[in-house]
Amino acid sequence: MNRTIKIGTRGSQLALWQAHEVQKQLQSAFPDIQTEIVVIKTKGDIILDVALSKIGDKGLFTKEIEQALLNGDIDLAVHSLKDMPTELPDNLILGGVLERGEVRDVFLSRDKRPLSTFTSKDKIATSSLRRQAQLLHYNPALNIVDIRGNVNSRIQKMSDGYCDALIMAGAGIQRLGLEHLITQYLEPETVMPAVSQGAVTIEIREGDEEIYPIIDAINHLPTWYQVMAERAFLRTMEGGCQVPVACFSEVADGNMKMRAMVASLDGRIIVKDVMETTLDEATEKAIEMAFSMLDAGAEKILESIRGND
Ligand SMILES: NCc1[nH]cc(CCC(=O)O)c1CC(=O)O
Repeated sequence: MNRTIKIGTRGSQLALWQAHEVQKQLQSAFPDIQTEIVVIKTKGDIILDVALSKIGDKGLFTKEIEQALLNGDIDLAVHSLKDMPTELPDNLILGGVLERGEVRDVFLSRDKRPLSTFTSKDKIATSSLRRQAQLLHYNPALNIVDIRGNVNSRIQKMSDGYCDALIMAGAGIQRLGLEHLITQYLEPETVMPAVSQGAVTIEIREGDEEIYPIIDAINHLPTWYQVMAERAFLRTMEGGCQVPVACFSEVADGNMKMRAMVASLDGRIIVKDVMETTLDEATEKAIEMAFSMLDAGAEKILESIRGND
């Protein structure tokens, strides 16, 4: 290929880290290929004063980048897969994923006190209904406040006294080299992560025969099986990122174990399930699990949340 492949990304430090990681892997697999990073602003980067759950816009962090991909301004787009709606726009597909990073959420507290010592006097900041619901299930007395902004600005807000603790994705904290700020890793029994958390994906144009094989060559298959099954689960639940749906899957020896949960916003009701499957059947089994959870009460929870808007 004798042209430069343009890699589209948001401009946050985390997004740039992820785009550079894709660039690095492409360059080591195809030393002759030229690549260039193109930074694109999204609505999610511009509107910073409204709670994410209130904007309620799917693809808040992806739409403008996808437009550039469709226009041909870029050749591939790098995203946190967690932020991507389960239905992609026409003519775009996921070309591959990088090996998954840390899947768990982490707890960052100003004076390194663990979650177990927190009371109604402390403020825990998160904009995620999934995190809020599970924290309240763990301890109904906890005081949860909303927060927006990228990882660095949230940490700044905590230092400035806005809150006493933050819950964030461990992957983001590690990628920014901020591991020293982690007070504790939250196990999925306490706070189950979001679908596709910790996975970086590469979105491409459907039928792009030049780019597809290049991306396919760096696709990490065990991660691919995991995230495809997790996204099929989420699609069946019909939950975007702003409903309290969570999933945790582990792959070993060609098999997958998947745990999932749906919670009411106040954390009072939780529906959980677990399944084990071969990788080949993972997506089908994840969909079956979603239907069985919907029957077991998840449908009722999701309906009442949608009715609240
Ligand atoms: N919703 C924002 C977002 N999207 C991806 C990550 C971190 C990286 C990842 O989970 O892949 C984060 C920050 C966070 O949730 O703390």
